[in-house]
Amino acid sequence: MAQRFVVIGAGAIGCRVGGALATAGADVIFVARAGRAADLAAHGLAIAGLDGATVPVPPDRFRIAPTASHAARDAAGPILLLCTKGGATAAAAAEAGAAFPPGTPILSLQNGVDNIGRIREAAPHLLPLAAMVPFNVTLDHEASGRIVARQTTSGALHAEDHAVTRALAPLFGRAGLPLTLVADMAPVQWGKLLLNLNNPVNALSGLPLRDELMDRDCRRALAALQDEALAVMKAAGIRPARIGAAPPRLIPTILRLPTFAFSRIAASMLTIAPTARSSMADDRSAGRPTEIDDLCGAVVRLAEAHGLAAPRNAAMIRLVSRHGPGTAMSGRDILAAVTAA
Ligand SMILES: NC(=O)C1=CN([C@@H]2O[C@H](COP(=O)(O)OP(=O)(O)OC[C@H]3O[C@@H](n4cnc5c(N)ncnc54)[C@H](OP(=O)(O)O)[C@@H]3O)[C@@H](O)[C@H]2O)C=CC1
Ligand SMILES: CC(C)(CO)C(=O)C(=O)O
Repeated sequence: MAQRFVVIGAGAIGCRVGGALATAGADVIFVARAGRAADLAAHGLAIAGLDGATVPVPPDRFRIAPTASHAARDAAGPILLLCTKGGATAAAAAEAGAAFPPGTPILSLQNGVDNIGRIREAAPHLLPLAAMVPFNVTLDHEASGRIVARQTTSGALHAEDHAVTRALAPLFGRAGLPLTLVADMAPVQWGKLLLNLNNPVNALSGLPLRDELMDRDCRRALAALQDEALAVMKAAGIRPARIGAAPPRLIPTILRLPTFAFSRIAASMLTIAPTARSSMADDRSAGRPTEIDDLCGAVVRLAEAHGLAAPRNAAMIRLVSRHGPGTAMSGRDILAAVTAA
């Protein structure tokens, strides 16, 4: 019998991962709100990889449910994939907890370091498992109404090593999303968070990721946030894992290089589709709540827990809250605001 998945949150990550699993033969139910549900039902979706090839996932390859409790009526013994933004975790987990039996695994494919704790609190009888998505996904809407979940950067999915994820690994491999299983996800999540400190810089700049990373002042602002986060992690005894090509402690130095040197040394960081933006840029331009508290907020809280301060990350939180959608800041202004703190 096909492995069942209930994808909670049919956004960029939910569609990319759920769509890939459906094409690999899994039984996938998307829990999707009205507008997204209607688009998926009418047109299906498509997933696109780094090679640009687009794989259609027609509507008869998956099911759609308006809520987790509707999905629970249709799906015995599923794995839940939590693909909402961090601010929606508690509500989504509570809904899933009320709908699915004790011990149902719920794999968090979210950024930040707080989602497993939120799931435990909201749904104590589910089995939360941490995962990490290293790559960027954008959602494009074709003129036909079909949604394309486009992976624009590379990297392997990571997940907590557990009997459940071990059993899933071959299916994820067949879906083109090989799972790297690790005993301790905390260093992986903190390593990813270091990279995600670029999300607010990217969102405020109004630029696509590649253009933003080609702006030395934007890179310096990111390096300043990372230096502070690395110092706080060191004080807390956290050794962030290497996620991309460079070890975490070298990244700020590489970011500060002049652009001609950076673009040679960090070529892999710049291998991004030209229009790709961070997930926070999407939220900011749509006027939705951002994950700033999950990212810079986590650094500030970790600092406070160890009797330290993280003024640059705190300044970034204020900056994001003050600058609404439709406003863009230059790299120079972002750098000045972050380093003045
Ligand atoms: N996009 C990316 O490139 C990457 C994202 N991530 C992380 O993955 C997570 C998901 O991000 P992303 O896919 O970009 O987010 P999106 O905003 O694209 O998708 C989230 C979806 O969840 C839906 N949702 C919210 N609450 C519920 C609920 N209770 N039940 C069902 N659906 C719900 C939202 O619907 P609505 O809009 O109606 O609220 C939205 O469609 C985040 O933590 C992000 O940081 C990690 C790596 C890369
Ligand atoms: C992949 C990355 C770092 C940048 O897109 C991301 O996690 C995000 O956009 O949230």
